[in-house]
Amino acid sequence: MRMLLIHSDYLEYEVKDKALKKPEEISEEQKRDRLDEVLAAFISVEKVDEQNPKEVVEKAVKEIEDIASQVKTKNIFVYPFAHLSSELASPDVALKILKEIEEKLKEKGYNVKRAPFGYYKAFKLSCKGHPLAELSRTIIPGE
Ligand SMILES: Nc1ncnc2c1ncn2[C@@H]1O[C@H](COS(=O)(=O)NC(=O)[C@@H](N)CO)[C@@H](O)[C@H]1O
Repeated sequence: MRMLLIHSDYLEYEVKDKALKKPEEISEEQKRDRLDEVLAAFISVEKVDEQNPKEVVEKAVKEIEDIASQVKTKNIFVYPFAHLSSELASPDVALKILKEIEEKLKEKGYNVKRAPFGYYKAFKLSCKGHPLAELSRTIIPGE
């Protein structure tokens, strides 16, 4: 798994077209959304993650929690992003992992939104620009 984490004044998106034949089913409300004072987590789920999804979810949640506490926010945007890796997991596995990351963070008391999976989306992001505002993490099961 590859994650790009951007501490932002806000992140907002608007769904455009389908990027997969069968994207995630979404409600009208999910077609656009916004979160302020947010840690945006752009996540590419990789083929290697299919070896142990549970471990990858746990490690990703831990990394996100760690950074969220450093930048002092409880607002997290989980954003599916297929452009951080050339070895992507299948859409089914990727969506399952992203949903589990969302659920685990919610269970831990974070205010979490997740951008729709399988769509082209317009988005606006306002990176805060402080030294911890742009971070990346790589998670490999078994390591
Ligand atoms: N492994 C993955 N990790 C994260 N997001 C993914 C993954 N696979 C698919 N997606 C989601 O599905 C969308 C399209 O994925 S994609 O791999 O880019 N595929 C395409 O763009 C297809 N149009 C051609 O393959 C991505 O924008 C993302 O929302």
